[in-house]
Order: sequence, then C-alpha cells, then structure tokens
Amino acid sequence: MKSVAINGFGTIGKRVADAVAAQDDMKVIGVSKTRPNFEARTAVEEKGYPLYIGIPERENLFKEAGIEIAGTVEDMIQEADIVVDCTPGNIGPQNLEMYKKAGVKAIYQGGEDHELTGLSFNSFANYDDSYGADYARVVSCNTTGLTRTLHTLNPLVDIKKVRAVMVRRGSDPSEIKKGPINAIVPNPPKVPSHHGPDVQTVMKGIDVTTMALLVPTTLMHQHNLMVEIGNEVSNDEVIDLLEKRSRVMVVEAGAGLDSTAALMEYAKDLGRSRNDLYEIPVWKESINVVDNELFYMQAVHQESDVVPENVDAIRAMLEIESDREKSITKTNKAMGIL
Ligand SMILES: NC(=O)C1=CN([C@@H]2O[C@H](COP(=O)(O)OP(=O)(O)OC[C@H]3O[C@@H](n4cnc5c(N)ncnc54)[C@H](O)[C@@H]3O)[C@@H](O)[C@H]2O)C=CC1
Ligand SMILES: O=C(OP(=O)(O)O)[C@H](O)COP(=O)(O)O
Repeated sequence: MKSVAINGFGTIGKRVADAVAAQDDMKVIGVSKTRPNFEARTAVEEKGYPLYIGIPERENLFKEAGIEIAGTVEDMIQEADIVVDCTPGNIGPQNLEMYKKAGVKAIYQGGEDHELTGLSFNSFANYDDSYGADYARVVSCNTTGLTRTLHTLNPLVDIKKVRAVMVRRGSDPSEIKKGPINAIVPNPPKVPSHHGPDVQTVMKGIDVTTMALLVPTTLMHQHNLMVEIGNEVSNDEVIDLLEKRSRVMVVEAGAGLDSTAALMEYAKDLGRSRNDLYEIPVWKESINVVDNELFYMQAVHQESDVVPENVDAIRAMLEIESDREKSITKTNKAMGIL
C-alpha cells in the first residue's frame, strides 16, 4: 500500500484525495490547507484525512478555529511515497526544492508549465513515459479533454491536422472573484492558444492548433474540433471508436443531453460524488466526416476529468502497475467511471 500526500485541498486536490482513497493499492496519508476554512474542517471531521498546514505561521488560526492539525507540509511529505501538488497554478514551482530535499516524488497539475518537470502525463497517450519517473505533470483539463478523444481516433483515423476552438468556462462554480459575468473574452487573446502545444507534450508530433475564449459559465468547457484526415472513415466508425473507449462518452442532444447544463444534470442523476463527470462527452449529432475533414463537438468537466489521470500517474511513477490498460481499468472500477 503506497502512501500519497495531497498538497492543496481545493477543487482538484479534494477530488484527487477521494479518488486515491477509493483505490486498494494506495492510501491518503495527509492533505494540506493554508486557511482554516470549511474545506479544512471537512477534510478532518468528515473525511478523516490528517491535515497539514501549508503556511506554518498560521498554526494559531487553525487552533483558534478548533481544527486539529497533524503538522506542516514538510512533515507530511516525509511520510509519503509521492505528493500530488494541487496548489494553484504557479505556486507549484516554489515547492519543487522542498520535494527534492525530502526525496519524495511529485505530480503537478496543468496550471504549471511542461518545463517544470519536462514530463507531461495522459493515461492513454503516454503512461509508459512516466513509469518510475520522479516528477511529472498531469496536463490541464482542456488538454486532457482534447487528448482523450484525439488519441481514441488514432490509428483508425489518419490525423493530418487538428484545428480546435475552445470555449472555456469563466470560473469554477465556487469562485466569486473570476469572470466574465457578461462578456465573451478571447483568452488567451493570441492565436494559437497554449492548448495545442500542450497536447503535443503528450502526443508527440501531432499537428494541432487551438484558439480559445472565456464565456460566462461555470459548468463546463466546450470544444469544437476540425480534424483533417488522410483516409476514408465513416461517421459510424468514429462513433463506434468513441463509444468503445472508456473516459469518453457519446451523448445525444436528441435525448435531452443538449447542453453543458443537461450534462451536469446527468452527472447528478448518475449519483456521482460532487456531481462529477470524469468522462469526455462527445455529441453524436456533431460527429460528421465531410470530404477530408472530421468535425465534432465535446465538453469537459473541468473540475473532474483530470482526477483519474492523477491516480494512473501515481501507479506509473511508483511502479505499482506497468500495464496502462490495467491501471486505467482499476481506476475506472474504483471510481465508477463508464
Ligand atoms: N479548477 C480547474 O478547473 C482545474 C485546475 N487545474 C489545475 O490544478 C491546480 C489546482 O487548481 P485548483 O484546484 O482549481 O485550485 P484551488 O484554488 O481550488 O485549490 C488550491 C488549493 O491550494 C491551497 N493553496 C494555496 N496556496 C497554497 C500554498 N502556497 N501552498 C499550499 N497550498 C496552497 C489552497 O488553500 C487550496 O486548497 C492548478 O494547477 C490548476 O491549473 C487542472 C484542471 C482543472
Ligand atoms: O487550470 C485550469 O483552469 P484555471 O487555470 O482557470 O483554474 C483548467 O485546467 C483550464 O486550464 P486551461 O484552459 O489552461 O487548459
């Protein structure tokens, strides 16, 4: 049983902690918070995770709030085989020296640059690259979404060139300081956006160019893909491929799953923890091959799609499982993923 520490218990961290706790070959030995808020209290009192503090000077605040702490993040990582760094983007690099000093392996998230670890991770595209690695980065929710479906098409579909327009959610549901609340924002305003190059960190050599905008929604991201192809493929063959791949689902607008709002309602009906939808839904009606181009539209539940990838990354880096399919199947089963 391998020991996993989660540094940062926010949107991604709390989901990774629960996903690790659901596995039978790894356990959560601690999570960290910087403030004694409701998430800190829930971690200790509801989930039973030992809580460590990211900023030692704040120990008194936790004491005053009556929230029991087990030590500092430096204490936590001493006990761990691996730490999953789920701190906000650009905080992670500050922690790398601490991890190196403690001799603990570390997984970063998509808010950090590929260069931080020199190794980016997606379960389907490049599991083997991280086998036994000390440091790796699970690519962002958007990059994970693009990679999931593009990798599924390969090799039946001879992908020549990918162009994608990414409609990004303005903020996560719990955030009140981000926007926009009444605008469409080219973001980043430059073309291409960082998502295309980011896919190339896990799918080497693929020609993919992306542009992105932010819209006033918190529910999901939405992607529109145009894939130039070099062979003849039918719509049904593409649908069949996507239907067979786990962590991808083909959904029908005609059956009422006609928006991101409906998809989130579906996740609730599935009884998912936190209403999460780990799978990438692709709209069946959008899948269309016209001449030498394949078109499709998909959505990404930004809060949860990267969570199973973190579990697989732990298995690869700690050499628990050398077969990526076995890890993916095990993770899926434990998390109830379709
Ligand atoms: N929210 C999303 O949609 C997604 C986020 N990511 C990436 O995951 C990472 C984490 O993002 P979120 O979970 O959304 O952030 P968050 O803000 O919800 O959570 C971050 C956590 O880190 C803690 N923290 C803050 N400063 C810290 C510090 N100096 N040391 C230790 N802990 C600190 C916070 O208290 C909080 O618990 C980022 O790299 C982000 O880009 C990846 C996929 C999707
Ligand atoms: O980290 C994320 O969101 P955030 O930086 O807006 O909190 C998501 O993974 C989306 O990031 P991306 O649009 O850079 O892929």
